[in-house]
Amino acid sequence: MRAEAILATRDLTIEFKGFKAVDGVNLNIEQGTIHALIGPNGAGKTTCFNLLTKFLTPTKGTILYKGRDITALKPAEIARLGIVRSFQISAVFAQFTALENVRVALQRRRGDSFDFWRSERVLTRYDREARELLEAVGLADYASVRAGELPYGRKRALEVATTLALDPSMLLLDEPLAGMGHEDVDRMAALIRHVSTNRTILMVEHNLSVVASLSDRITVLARGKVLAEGSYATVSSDERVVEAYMGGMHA
Ligand SMILES: Nc1ncnc2c1ncn2[C@@H]1O[C@H](COP(=O)(O)OP(=O)(O)OP(=O)(O)O)[C@@H](O)[C@H]1O
Repeated sequence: MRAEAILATRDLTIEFKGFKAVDGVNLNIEQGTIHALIGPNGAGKTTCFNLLTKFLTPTKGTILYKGRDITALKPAEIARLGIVRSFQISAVFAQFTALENVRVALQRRRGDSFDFWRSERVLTRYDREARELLEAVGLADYASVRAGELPYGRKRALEVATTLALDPSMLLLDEPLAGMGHEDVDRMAALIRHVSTNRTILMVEHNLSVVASLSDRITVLARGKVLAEGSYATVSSDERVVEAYMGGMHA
């Protein structure tokens, strides 16, 4: 493993009834980088992501976080180590306002009691930090709006805020731009760049122009295996990658 890799896999493999959806994958995610996992449909990206976030158990192989073998740990255990998956784990409470959602997430991190409805006084302790997080994700004006009433893109931004409230050192983003219109895509891309300061980000993403502009390093998967790895310029000029995408990367 390279010294600077924060998350790495060795021979990561998962087999579904004889079919290897992820097949001998070696990843090295370097500390402080934005790393994208891309590949054509069915390449194994989501499966690989689910292995890294412990939603699936590998048939064989190892996952290392800061050199420590975390292959056998559960999702909550890796979250405590600072690896947090956004958009699934950090689903927001629709009935709570944006501010309340971030406050609850802050409480979670501090390990405070969950019976937050009893003590308004305790909650206000978190107000300032919650408002700062809302500000960071561009939701300062939405603090008192219920999460369920936020427009889609803003809701995703709120999910990022609740994830950041856990103060992760590594953020795993599963298709952060999925289902977004132009304006939201631009806003979310800027947000990802913004929150990448002092953090490592791994994202599975289909939007290649955003992947190109955001990522320091890209791993291309195809048929469960690593096809290419490097900068966008490197992987997009790799003939095998072009072939796998049938020219799609240059479209
Ligand atoms: N639980 C499962 N049982 C059997 N096969 C599965 C299972 N999960 C995934 N697969 C198969 O593994 C392959 C990889 O799927 P995966 O969803 O990881 O690809 P992907 O790269 O994320 O694709 P997409 O871009 O379409 O989301 C596919 O052929 C899929 O059918």
